[in-house]
Amino acid sequence: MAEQVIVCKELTKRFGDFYAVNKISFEVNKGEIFGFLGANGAGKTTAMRILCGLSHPSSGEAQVAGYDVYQQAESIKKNIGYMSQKFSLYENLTVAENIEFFGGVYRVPAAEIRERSDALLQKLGLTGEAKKLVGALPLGWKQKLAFSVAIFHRPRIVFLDEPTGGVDPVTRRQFWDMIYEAAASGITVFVTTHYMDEAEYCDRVTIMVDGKVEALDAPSRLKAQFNANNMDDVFYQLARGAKRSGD
Ligand SMILES: Nc1ncnc2c1ncn2[C@@H]1O[C@H](COP(=O)(O)OP(=O)(O)OP(=O)(O)O)[C@@H](O)[C@H]1O
Repeated sequence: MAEQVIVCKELTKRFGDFYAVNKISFEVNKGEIFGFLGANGAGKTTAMRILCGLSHPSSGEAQVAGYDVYQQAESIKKNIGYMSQKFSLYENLTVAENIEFFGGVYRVPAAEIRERSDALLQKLGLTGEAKKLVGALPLGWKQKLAFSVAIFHRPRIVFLDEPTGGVDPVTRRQFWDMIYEAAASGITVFVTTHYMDEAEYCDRVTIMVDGKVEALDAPSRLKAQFNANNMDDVFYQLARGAKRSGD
């Protein structure tokens, strides 16, 4: 049986009497690319924050990388990487300084940071840009660099919160090549996205509606189940009944 690196059972987060996340249950396997979809306000960010050890659930269970979200949040943080569209790199530090900073935060030894950052810069084709401020890079490059930095310490799981927002389909596709490579090396990828072409690239996809998991399966099986041509159609069938609207 595949090793399960995320397990949640009836995980719930309540704000007053509002259930932002309502009894969600699923397991994610090692090396899997797990898509986490839902309309605005469905509860994705709230659930992801719990799984990253940043917020306590109101009830239910969750283990991430074998650690309990209630008791072992610090161990979870050491074993994951995180990248979001809103925050990932320091724009006023150079490319090299960002790698050094985040490597240091994740306790990668200094000699290893130096050695691996050269290799990374080469791989990304950014060797000539190492001393440039990140703020001066095109968005697609920032995202690729942010992803590389999020997995620099070789975490067991990387959480990506809308990592490719705002870039063209070709750049998104290149970004996904990096995701595949990470997954092939054994890093589990947990990713939220609003792009349905990206949903097709995931091994399995969860669709959340109003705090609940309404569907969870491989994209091909979801399409068959909903008699749909594409994930856009599956998503629309599920999300059109949502009571929560976008913010
Ligand atoms: N601290 C909080 N207090 C009260 N309500 C909250 C809090 N955080 C989130 N919510 C509410 O919980 C619901 C789920 O929000 P969440 O941000 O998890 O959704 P999301 O699926 O990530 O949406 P988006 O795609 O817009 O990021 C929303 O209705 C939001 O207003």
